[in-house]
Amino acid sequence: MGHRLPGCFLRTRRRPGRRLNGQTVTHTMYAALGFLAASAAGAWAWRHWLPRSFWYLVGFPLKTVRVYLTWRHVAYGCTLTRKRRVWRLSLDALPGLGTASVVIQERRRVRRVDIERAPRLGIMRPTVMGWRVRVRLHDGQIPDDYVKVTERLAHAWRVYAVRVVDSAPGSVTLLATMRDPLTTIDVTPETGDLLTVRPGRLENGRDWVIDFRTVPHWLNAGATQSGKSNLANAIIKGLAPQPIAIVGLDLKGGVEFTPYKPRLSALGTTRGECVGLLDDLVGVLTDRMRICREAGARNVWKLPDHARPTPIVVLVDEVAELFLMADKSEKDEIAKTATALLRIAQLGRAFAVYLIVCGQRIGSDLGPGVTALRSQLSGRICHRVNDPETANLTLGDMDPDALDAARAIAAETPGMAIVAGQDGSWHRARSVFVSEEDAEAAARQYAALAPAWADLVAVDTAPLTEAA
Ligand SMILES: Nc1ncnc2c1ncn2[C@@H]1O[C@H](COP(=O)(O)OP(=O)(O)OP(=O)(O)O)[C@@H](O)[C@H]1O
Repeated sequence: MGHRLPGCFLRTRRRPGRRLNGQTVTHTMYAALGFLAASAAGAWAWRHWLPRSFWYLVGFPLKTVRVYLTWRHVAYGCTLTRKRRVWRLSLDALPGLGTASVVIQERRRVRRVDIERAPRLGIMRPTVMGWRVRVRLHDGQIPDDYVKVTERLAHAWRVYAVRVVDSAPGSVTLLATMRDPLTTIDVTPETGDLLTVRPGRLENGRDWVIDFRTVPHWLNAGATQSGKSNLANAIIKGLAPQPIAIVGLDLKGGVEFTPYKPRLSALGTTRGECVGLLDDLVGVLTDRMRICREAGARNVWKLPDHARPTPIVVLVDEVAELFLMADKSEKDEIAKTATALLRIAQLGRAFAVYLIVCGQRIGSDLGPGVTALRSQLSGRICHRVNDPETANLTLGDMDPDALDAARAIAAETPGMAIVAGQDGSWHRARSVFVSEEDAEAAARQYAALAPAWADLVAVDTAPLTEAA
């Protein structure tokens, strides 16, 4: 008994202790679960309401770790590795399954072995939608090897898309995007610098910028309902507040551009009117040439501010109508139109006359004038097209991936386009939705900025006197 008492005592002492521990453990578990739930809810809320800071502070660091840790395997899976023979301390190769009597002898020694070496991955730099990273090419690799495996890389990295965006001798830059940034475009076109508009977004999350001083003439092609007019609305809205003249040539009988008339310096709605306006524009160019020649300037941007003529942006809708011939009597008029447009395209950059030519199809079947004009329009915008040939005609001899991307534009995404500048690079882009009412309101609001056509044509000789 004497022995049992202390035991009983001990048991009696231990029991409450265990209960206390059990309660503590339960409390701790509840606290931990509560903490985890609160953290998960907090992370969700952070990601939902402040996605940008969440991406930079949490998402991107986690992705970085994952990409670096898995790069060797990913590169191997994408056939980007190269075999190298290196010296390694290694075991003999183990024999395959054999009889029980086979004795496996492991001998460690330094020997030359083949290993798969992944290309060197540079520093990952975050972007709003993903990251950029430079990869050092192995000997014998070319950027095209990476272009071919972008889809595999996208799957391996669990991202929406990977693109080769840049290449330099010996390296390529990859851009990974986490999700399609073009699903919804909520920016409104801002008025930027003179002759610059931002009609939407590029796939890399940046603003889509149309800068006429860099790329003076644009071809805007696409099937019906693909978003050509919406882009024209966005451009008009962006240009309206700027000190420039806008001219409309609307071969759809004026239905597209008439609502914007208050901000237009001139509007042609029939072929006859358009030919007249194009003649005037060629006259304006000739005047500007003379002004520059007399001032010893190579272009209007070299003239002093007071002598610089007003820049003119000419919007042409349904350009094919300018070239379609109903009978032979129209031949001369069409030839005149083609020559005038071509002259504007050739000389416009230096003398601040810029073209945006819209149409469903601008093929060589419309005549040689169209082919020549198309080659002068260095900026290309290809919306959804009905036939691969139109994509070819619009994007020319660009990267075949650009053509594939243009053909893949879905009908449910109007405003989506492939945009190519003169440097050969291309982007997926989508214009912001600008209703006709919005563009019309902008046209009315800035109507006072529209120089009268007659003044514009006449004023071009005036700076000469002032400059002298
Ligand atoms: N970026 C966009 N976002 C959302 N909707 C758009 C966008 N662009 C165009 N749309 C819608 O798609 C439809 C067709 O657009 P739009 O009129 O610009 O096409 P289009 O190519 O000019 O067609 P058409 O040649 O028949 O005039 C319109 O209802 C327009 O509201």
